[in-house]
Amino acid sequence: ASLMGMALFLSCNAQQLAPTFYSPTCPSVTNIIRQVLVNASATDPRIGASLIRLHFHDCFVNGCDASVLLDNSATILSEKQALPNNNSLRGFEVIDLMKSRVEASCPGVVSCADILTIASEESVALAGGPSWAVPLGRLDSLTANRSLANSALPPPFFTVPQLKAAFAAVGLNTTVDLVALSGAHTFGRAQCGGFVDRLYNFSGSGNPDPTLNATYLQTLRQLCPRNGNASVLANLDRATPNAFDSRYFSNLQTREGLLQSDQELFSTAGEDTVAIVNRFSANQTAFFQSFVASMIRMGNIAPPPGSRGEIRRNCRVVNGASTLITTTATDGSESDLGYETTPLASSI
Ligand code: HEM
Ligand SMILES: [Ca+2]
Repeated sequence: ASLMGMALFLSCNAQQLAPTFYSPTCPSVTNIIRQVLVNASATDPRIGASLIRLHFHDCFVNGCDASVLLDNSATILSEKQALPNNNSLRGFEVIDLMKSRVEASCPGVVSCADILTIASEESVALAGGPSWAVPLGRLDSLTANRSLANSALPPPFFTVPQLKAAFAAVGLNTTVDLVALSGAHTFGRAQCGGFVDRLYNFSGSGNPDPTLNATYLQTLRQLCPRNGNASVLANLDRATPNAFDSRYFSNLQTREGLLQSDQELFSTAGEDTVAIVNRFSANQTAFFQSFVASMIRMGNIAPPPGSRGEIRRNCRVVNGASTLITTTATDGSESDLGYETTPLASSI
């Protein structure tokens, strides 16, 4: 392929996602991922929630390109160590296992970014939520961006206008996408450190968050004492902590949302998010339909124009010089699969 052809392929990548992308090259990819997920869930019922959060934290930082999976190296300042991620993101070993099983069946064709996306859908389905055909064909990044991870990922104390700004910044809808995707907090856990201010000293007031249900406040204070261990875990959905359902939204109506960013979707007077919370609480089918559409929109967030990508062999590291030599040797120029040619490779 010509260099011009490759540039077109890469810059149009996001628009070419298709559920059938791997049908010719890796038809069993979803089954392989599901099997690893089911096995991991048997000993770790939280893993599905952790995997969908990885996908979210991937997509909000320069698009869904598995940048979140890269480890620190001489050239990579990892996103893993960004504030919203450090000591919080989990599931990397399960992604590694999915990748190695996929590589064993279909070497070199499935991106880590697509594995994260499929794992998210399978996690939702396994927990009782909807299943859907996942658009595929992403490439893995050659870089990570820690400072963008620090600024683009919304913290749990954000207000609705701040949450809306964070969603708008990545091109998502600030009402339906915000509320539907927040519904992922229907499962998984959060550490006391992320909400303890609500229990004792909300916004520096010296008092608890007035939107917090009084009984729930007492429960949470027992779990998270003042100056206690900030890494103790609470269920994001106190009603059905491991099930993907609409209880998250009815919790908000009874002022039992765990994070400030959850509760404010319902408790901020005059915001258009309130009506959506009420609709999803009353109609789980409506929630599921919107959730699927919003997940597909989030999964479509593309890397910046001109970004180059590759199919990583190991989700934690870019392929590097050995792959570059191979792909350069094939046709004497750059590969038409989108592999990078670095200055290092050109000098070799
Ligand atoms: C709207 C803005 C959001 C904020 C402020 C937010 C914040 C958080 C925080 C603080 C935690 C707990 C982390 C910890 O204590 O270690 C968490 C967990 C989680 N988040 Fe979000 N989140 C948001 C949106 C989303 C979205 C869009 C998704 C997925 C579509 C998502 C899925 C999850 C899941 C499943 C967990 C539990 C993970 C686990 O148990 O390992 N969140 N989130
Ligand atoms: Ca639930």
